[in-house]
Amino acid sequence: MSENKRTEVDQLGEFGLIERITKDVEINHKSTVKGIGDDAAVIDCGDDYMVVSTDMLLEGIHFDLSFMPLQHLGYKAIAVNVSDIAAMNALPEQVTVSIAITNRFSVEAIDMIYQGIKAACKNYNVDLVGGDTTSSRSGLVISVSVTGRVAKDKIVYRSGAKKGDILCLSGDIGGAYMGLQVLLREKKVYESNPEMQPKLDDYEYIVGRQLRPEARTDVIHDLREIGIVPTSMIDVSDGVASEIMHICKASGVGAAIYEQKLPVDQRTFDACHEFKIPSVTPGLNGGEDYELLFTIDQEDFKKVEKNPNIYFIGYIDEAESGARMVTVGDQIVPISAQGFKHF
Ligand SMILES: Nc1ncnc2c1ncn2[C@@H]1O[C@H](COP(=O)(O)OP(=O)(O)OP(=O)(O)O)[C@@H](O)[C@H]1O
Ligand SMILES: Cc1ncc(C[n+]2csc(CCOP(=O)(O)O)c2C)c(N)n1
Ligand SMILES: [Mg+2]
Repeated sequence: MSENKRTEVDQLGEFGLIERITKDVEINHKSTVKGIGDDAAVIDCGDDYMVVSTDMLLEGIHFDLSFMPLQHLGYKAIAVNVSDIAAMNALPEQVTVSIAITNRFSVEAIDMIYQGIKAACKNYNVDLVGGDTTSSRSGLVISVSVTGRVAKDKIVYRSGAKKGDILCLSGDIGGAYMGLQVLLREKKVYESNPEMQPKLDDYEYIVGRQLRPEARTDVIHDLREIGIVPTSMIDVSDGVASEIMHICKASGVGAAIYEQKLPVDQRTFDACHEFKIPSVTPGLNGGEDYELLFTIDQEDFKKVEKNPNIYFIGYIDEAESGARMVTVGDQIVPISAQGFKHF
């Protein structure tokens, strides 16, 4: 009977599936300090920890070549990987890049992707040290693995948040999602009438947030300079709601965020207005902002209080309280993770 059982992947969802396939994975090496479950794995390499992560970008799922310039695609593939390294409070060192290409691509097109990859490697000071090249029957795939390094006493996990900590964000959220909405709308307009040229000039900021995100390694440098080690950290790939829930689950805590304190740029806000989307939605559920969401001890607050680049959005409390948002109208609503649904 059970041999015939068929469970659809969407019954488990992305995180349920990861949990299922990884639950009986054994760790056999002393050097494996942290395996599955964080933004990167942590490996003891002597004096420091090495962190390792991998992320792939697939045509049709993560990008649409009708509006994603190839250089930007190459840049984004590196940036999203470096972002996971930053989320461990580490700085990146090496990447490998694997590509699967269809016969649609010319050598010149692949050159353009690599221009972006190389620009990102230069910007984040990472060495491209290997990869793999293969053909694909259905769309372009770019898969990147990245390593980074951090002093052992500076490693930050999703699991270190504790009651009383302050929840911080490194930048504004929701822009990447609204940029995508604009790009999808302009694509539709173009498809229905190719005479119409896409109007993107007024949306430069949000479209840039979608097409050319940056990993916040600058924040990691700043935190080191100020002398702060966050108690927990994660990068915002899936939306703040989903990431807060990861921190709460991994740390065994609850959290409250204030709607009013969520940093939404005016240009994102304007696009929300135009699309008739509540401005809180893209930030909480949109994703791809690649900002860092982290918690700091209250003791450290005075060191960052006046830092204009860090937004204080809420606090951590006990697990029983769950993750919730205090709305502008002072209502308390539970946070549910409606991040990007792969399945
Ligand atoms: N197929 C898999 N096999 C083994 N481990 C996996 C697999 N997929 C994901 N993981 C691990 O599960 C954890 C959560 O993965 P997830 O992709 O959600 O994190 P992330 O890389 O921070 O997110 P994103 O992909 O949005 O950047 C990570 O530790 C990741 O290495
Ligand atoms: C064409 C197109 N369609 C949809 C999206 C949105 N999108 C894709 S993956 C993802 C979350 C992170 O995924 P992962 O967890 O795999 O890193 C989001 C928000 C996009 N950028 N382009
Ligand atoms: Mg991550």
